[in-house]
Amino acid sequence: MEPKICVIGAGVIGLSTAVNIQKRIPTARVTIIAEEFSPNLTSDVAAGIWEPHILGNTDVSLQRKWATETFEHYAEMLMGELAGECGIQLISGYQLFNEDMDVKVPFWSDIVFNFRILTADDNAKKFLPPHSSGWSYSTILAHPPHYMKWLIKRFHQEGGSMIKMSVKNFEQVAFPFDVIVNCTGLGARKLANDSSVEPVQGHVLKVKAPWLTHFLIDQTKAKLDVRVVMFPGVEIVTLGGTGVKGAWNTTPDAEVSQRIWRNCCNVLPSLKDAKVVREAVGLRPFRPTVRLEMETLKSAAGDIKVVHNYGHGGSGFTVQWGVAREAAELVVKALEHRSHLTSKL
Ligand SMILES: Cc1cc2nc3c(=O)[nH]c(=O)nc-3n(C[C@H](O)[C@H](O)[C@H](O)COP(=O)(O)OP(=O)(O)OC[C@H]3O[C@@H](n4cnc5c(N)ncnc54)[C@H](O)[C@@H]3O)c2cc1C
Repeated sequence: MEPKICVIGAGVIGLSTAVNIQKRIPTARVTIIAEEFSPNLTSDVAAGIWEPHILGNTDVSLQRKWATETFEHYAEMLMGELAGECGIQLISGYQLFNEDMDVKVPFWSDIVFNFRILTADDNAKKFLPPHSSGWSYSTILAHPPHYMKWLIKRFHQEGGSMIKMSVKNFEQVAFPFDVIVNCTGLGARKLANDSSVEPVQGHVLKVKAPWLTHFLIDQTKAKLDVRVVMFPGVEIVTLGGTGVKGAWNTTPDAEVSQRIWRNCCNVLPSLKDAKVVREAVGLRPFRPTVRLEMETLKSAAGDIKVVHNYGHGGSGFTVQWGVAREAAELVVKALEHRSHLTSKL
């Protein structure tokens, strides 16, 4: 019999997980259930740049594996004919620091293209005065509106279906599915009763500035929960931004927008001519460790197999393909476990 799998959540993690389950188990009938769909999600607010942040206490070798697999997936798409449709683009730029920052070569320096350390004698000081050091490299950006659309299209082409619904508990959707996959991001706080998932609020501006072709990450204000960032995507540049732990509000704040605007114009004055298309606030689903594991829940109707895949903080687009592949393997294991139990009966 064809396995029936339910994925809860339609952000980049849920969509990518659903597509990878279809790839790994071609006979599976996959349904996505979500309270909200693109373009109203945190995943739609993201810039979509591949740029790892340390994900709390999650094993760095695991993070490296997920991030590498995701980078390789993007790189393959970049060379293919769908790159334009999927919003995948190669992007070069700079990450800059000042002298009181303790800067170590990042664990991902050998994954991106042309990673190079800039020093005071090199470009960093000449490039932008208060900075003493920096990195230059080329990475890949998956522009969220295009990339999410492509994932949805691919999911439907492979026979997947979608239901709009808020899930109160796993029992509610357990029948008729063999395995449930929980990709609810911040929603896991309630659904999986997991108070360790917390929002890290991110406020950004989406502007039209087609003359901006390089990304810039200015880390010098990072201690104040503000980084000056500029990420040119497809036609739209994301300017940021904030990272406020524990803040739940998703309404843009005019004062914060002004501050982002001023900070970015200070670094790159030509931005004063950019047209603001959208002010947006998203809540990064932060968790001390990413939750990627299988759980068996007991219910009156029998065991419920749940594979959890949530808590990717500010790195969802950086690790999505790698974690989705691993979640698909966990679904295979959960199905084997089930068939083993059924064959025993
Ligand atoms: C300003 C900003 C910029 C960012 N930039 C980047 C970047 O450049 N690169 C990068 O790698 N990452 C970036 N991120 C992080 C990235 O956006 C997140 O890691 C990622 O979007 C998380 O995806 P998700 O699918 O887990 O969550 P979401 O996109 O929030 O999706 C969660 C899904 O679960 C559903 N759901 C929740 N609860 C329930 C329920 N009870 N019942 C049914 N459905 C439910 C929701 O409706 C939704 O469909 C950024 C984040 C922000 C805020």
